[in-house]
Amino acid sequence: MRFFNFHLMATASPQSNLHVVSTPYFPRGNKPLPIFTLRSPYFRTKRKFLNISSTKTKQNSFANSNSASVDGFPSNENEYDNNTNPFEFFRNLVGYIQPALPGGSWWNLSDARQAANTTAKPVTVWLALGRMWDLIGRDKWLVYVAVASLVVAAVSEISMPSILAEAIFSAQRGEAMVFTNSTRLLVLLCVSSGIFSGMRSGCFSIANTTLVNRLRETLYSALVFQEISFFDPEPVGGLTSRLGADCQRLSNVIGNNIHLILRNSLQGAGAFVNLLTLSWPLTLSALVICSLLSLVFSVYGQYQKKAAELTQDLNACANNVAQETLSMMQTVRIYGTEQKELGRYKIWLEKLAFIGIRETVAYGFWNMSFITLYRCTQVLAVLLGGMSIMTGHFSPEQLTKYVLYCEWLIYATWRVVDNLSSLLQSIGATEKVFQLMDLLPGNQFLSEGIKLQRLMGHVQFVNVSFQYPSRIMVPILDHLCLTIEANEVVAIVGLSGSGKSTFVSLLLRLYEPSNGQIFIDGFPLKDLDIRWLREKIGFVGQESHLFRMDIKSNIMYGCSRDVKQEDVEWAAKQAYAHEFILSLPHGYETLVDDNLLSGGQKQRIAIARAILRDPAILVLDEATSALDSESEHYVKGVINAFRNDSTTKRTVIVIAHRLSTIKAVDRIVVIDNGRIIEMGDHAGLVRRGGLYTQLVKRQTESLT
Ligand SMILES: Nc1ncnc2c1ncn2[C@@H]1O[C@H](COP(=O)(O)OP(=O)(O)OP(=O)(O)O)[C@@H](O)[C@H]1O
Repeated sequence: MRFFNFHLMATASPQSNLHVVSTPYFPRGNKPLPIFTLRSPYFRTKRKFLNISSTKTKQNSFANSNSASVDGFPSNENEYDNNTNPFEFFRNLVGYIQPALPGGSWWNLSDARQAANTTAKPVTVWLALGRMWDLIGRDKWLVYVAVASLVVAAVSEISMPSILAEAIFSAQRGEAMVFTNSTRLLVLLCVSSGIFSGMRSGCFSIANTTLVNRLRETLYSALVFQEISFFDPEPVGGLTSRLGADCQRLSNVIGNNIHLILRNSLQGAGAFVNLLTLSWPLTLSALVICSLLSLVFSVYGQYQKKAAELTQDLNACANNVAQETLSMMQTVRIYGTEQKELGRYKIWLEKLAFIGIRETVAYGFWNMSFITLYRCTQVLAVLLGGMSIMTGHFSPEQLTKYVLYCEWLIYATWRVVDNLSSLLQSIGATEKVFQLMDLLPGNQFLSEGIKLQRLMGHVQFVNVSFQYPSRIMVPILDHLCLTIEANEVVAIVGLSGSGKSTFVSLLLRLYEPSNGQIFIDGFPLKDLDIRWLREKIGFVGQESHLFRMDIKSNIMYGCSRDVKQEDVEWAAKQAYAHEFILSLPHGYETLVDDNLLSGGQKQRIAIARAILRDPAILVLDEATSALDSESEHYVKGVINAFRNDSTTKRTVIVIAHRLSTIKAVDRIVVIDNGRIIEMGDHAGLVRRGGLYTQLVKRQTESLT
């Protein structure tokens, strides 16, 4: 256990006694806290304590690594012998224990808070409950039925102790009539409490499942409609953790917490009324204990809430590391970084343990307070009740009822506060969930833009500048002006990082330009209906990804028009994917995912997907990079077909590093540092002797 590096030392001789000294491991800045059992004479204990602690302090480079002493204790043994004041020793001892006392630095969670980088605004219980109530929506009836059943079951249960005592004492007195009626009533109460408890649990569980589903659905729909820039700094693992663990945590709220709080509140109130009818001074004594319990809880509950919120955030961070590592397992294996990745994951696990230990110790304190107070009630009840019997103010039957109801009251108080604590934890866990759910969809989804009758494919960038929101100080495109005519085949080339893919991202409106305007067929891009426009653009990205579905569905992915098997096969033939698809075990029905096909095969499927849409604008962003030379040759054929065949003519924008692919295009645009520096056809640009010539030379040299 990292937080408590217990350091034990025992001397064998019976006279020497056992010294047990523990030096807990403390995070940055916190004082080490020695906890020890002392059975030896004062000085010997102190010396051993110091020796042991100082060694450990050095070993673990704790707070004061340069000294052989621990804060407040002299390092030199002579000093000990001179300093024989036991009060001084105890003062120092208290100084060590103090951090672990309520409010001490040991309980401070700010280290972990910093690591988790929590930004969510706190959510109050009422606000969270209100949101959940809204989410249950049309299924509120389930909650009504559950609450009604809960009331009947709780009243049945709380009536039983009184009738039970009545039955026992009527039997003792030989009152057969009263006894029969009481037992009949008991049977009735047993049946009704059983039936209604079942209904209560069932309805609350269904309401809970419904709530968690809606929560996930709402959160997911909030996420998928965010601008692409939202996802740049937001790690995927963190988001999936919000969708999974955080939403699941809420299942406690309705499924457990709320119903147990309601049920026990009712039972506690019932017990309280019954107690009042028996004796109000005795009831007051029970109430004092309940108030003490509530007081302890209010401190503990707040701490638990903070800890739960942090646990969720740290879980998200751990999840993020795991997701990253597992999705890049090949890279990890090739570079042999398994241990390093394990270390990265362990950092978060240790932070989770840091919180977990404090949560558990806090729970221990809370439980200790509860059990002590609970037992006190019983003792107090017997003591006060017994005295009342002796003075003739109370009958044994009343005392029995009193003891039973006292137990109910204190038990109900415990369940209420315990579930309230769990409720606070769940609410703490949902703060980030609610924050994400409140995100408005990206601007482009909020308004319906113009849908043209037909898209010609004329593209114009006017003075477009752009920086990525995550790197606002780095200009990527700089006052870029470019007009691409309808049906023109244009290639964009340039050095790596010059802004070619960014150009395409702006055309697809994945990001908005910081300056200037983009026009499509003469209409500002931001005035057009973006979904409609994207349907008219075929895009093949640098890395092609496949969804876990069959090949046919992958090719048809996102295609809004009605397509038949022949259309799918035609598109696959155009992309030279038909042959290899037929060689797969189930042809077009073969189930694939991102890992089952080669890079070139995935890219050919992506090209088929783009072609099937019959797009007015086809964008190939380095689509040939993962293709073999033969396929590349055929894809060049596809580009040429689009260029030359009047029936399939369309605007084609190719971003290619392999300059051989683009020799035959209408125009080549050379970009450098976000600016257009050259433009023309292959022969003209080569004659110019600029950057394009250099690029061609480099490629020719690398091939020879
Ligand atoms: N999402 C992003 N957030 C921040 N910066 C980015 C992002 N995507 C790209 N960049 C930066 O923008 C610059 C241009 O990138 P871009 O992908 O457009 O270049 P490119 O010319 O397509 O390069 P390559 O030929 O290597 O694909 C690079 O410096 C890159 O680091």
